[in-house]
Amino acid sequence: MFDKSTWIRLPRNVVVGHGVLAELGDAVGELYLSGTPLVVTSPSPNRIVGDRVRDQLPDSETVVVEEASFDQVQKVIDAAERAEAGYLVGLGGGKPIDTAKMASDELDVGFVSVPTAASHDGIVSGRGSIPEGDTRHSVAAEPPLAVVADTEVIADAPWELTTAGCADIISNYTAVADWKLAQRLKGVEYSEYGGALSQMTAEMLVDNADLIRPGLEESAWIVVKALVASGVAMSIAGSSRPASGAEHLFSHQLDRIAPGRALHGHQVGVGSIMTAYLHDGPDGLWKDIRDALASLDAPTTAEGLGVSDEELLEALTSAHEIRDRYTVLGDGITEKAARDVAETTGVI
Ligand SMILES: NC(=O)C1=CN([C@@H]2O[C@H](COP(=O)(O)OP(=O)(O)OC[C@H]3O[C@@H](n4cnc5c(N)ncnc54)[C@H](OP(=O)(O)O)[C@@H]3O)[C@@H](O)[C@H]2O)C=CC1
Ligand SMILES: O=C(CO)COP(=O)(O)O
Ligand SMILES: [Zn+2]
Repeated sequence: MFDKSTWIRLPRNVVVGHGVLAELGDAVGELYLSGTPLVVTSPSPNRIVGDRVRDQLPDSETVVVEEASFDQVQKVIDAAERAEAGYLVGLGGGKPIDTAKMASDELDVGFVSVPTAASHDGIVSGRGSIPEGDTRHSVAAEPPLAVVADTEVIADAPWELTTAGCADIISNYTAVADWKLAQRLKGVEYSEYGGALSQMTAEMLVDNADLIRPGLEESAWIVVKALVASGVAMSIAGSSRPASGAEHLFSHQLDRIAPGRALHGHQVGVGSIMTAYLHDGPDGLWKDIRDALASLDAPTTAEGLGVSDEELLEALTSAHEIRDRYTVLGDGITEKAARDVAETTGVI
């Protein structure tokens, strides 16, 4: 058996644009998959585009997931076994897509991603995340065989989901800075290609932040392309390092301390403001990150995330405990240092 952990695994067909949902049948047909397609979706995407998807996937079956949990992953596995599913189609935001991704990994069948919201880079990546239990960060999973992202549908999704996707990409700045730091201080393997690609997606988003506006389909297009590139960077690296540093540790810890208050992307965006400051000090990139987030209407403060100052400081001072990933937080920062950075950057 080969050691596939060293392989670069990428989607084969990535179809992004206006009305491309109509091309789903072709994009899947080209993959030579066989067996019953099982559509894994959640209530809103099912209502909005479920029938259009099913029309193109003859004899498909559907399972609706209510939340991202291991129970729901098992529900999908059971439905797939009953239907003798040949492959899974994740239709919706991160909840149904990651549930389908985790179930397809377990079942060892292919998986196709049809995002209806551009809320984070998990919609295209080979990383699976179910925010339950002890492991809040993503784990290795198979990337989708194809991604079909209809910008007409995504542009109609609630605007905050798009701004969360933007913030998840902007946070790549600090993720790459943490990755380089870990290479210098801990000898962590760094990929120049993975790092450069990830950094470029963040730069493009910050440079284009003024063009990203609600109701503009071009905005959805810019964000989805960036999410695809970020997913590719993670595949090149063979880890989430290009897109996940201390700002993600902070967000994962916030998910434990104050679950369900804010979207993943919004949390990592605020984390990124603070960890950029920790990297570069007062004259560094943190203001550019904050201003880009503010111009998108993404949160830049604890209040904007719906968390108290104390909850935010607790997450920042304990974030290093989340996983074995060296970042600018080292083996932890003091409460005073956390308060200083949060106050200086205006986060609290
Ligand atoms: N792999 C990774 O790296 C990561 C994965 N994740 C995963 O993603 C999940 C969160 O993703 P997120 O996208 O925020 O969650 P959801 O899939 O729950 O989507 C967020 C909300 O948007 C709604 N929605 C989706 N598309 C549309 C649309 N086109 N129009 C109107 N409403 C829409 C959903 O409605 P409804 O619920 O009614 O269907 C839901 O209420 C986490 O639980 C985790 O599993 C998170 C971070 C990273
Ligand atoms: O969200 C991610 C990248 O944007 C995945 O990162 P984690 O591995 O920290 O969950
Ligand atoms: Zn993320």
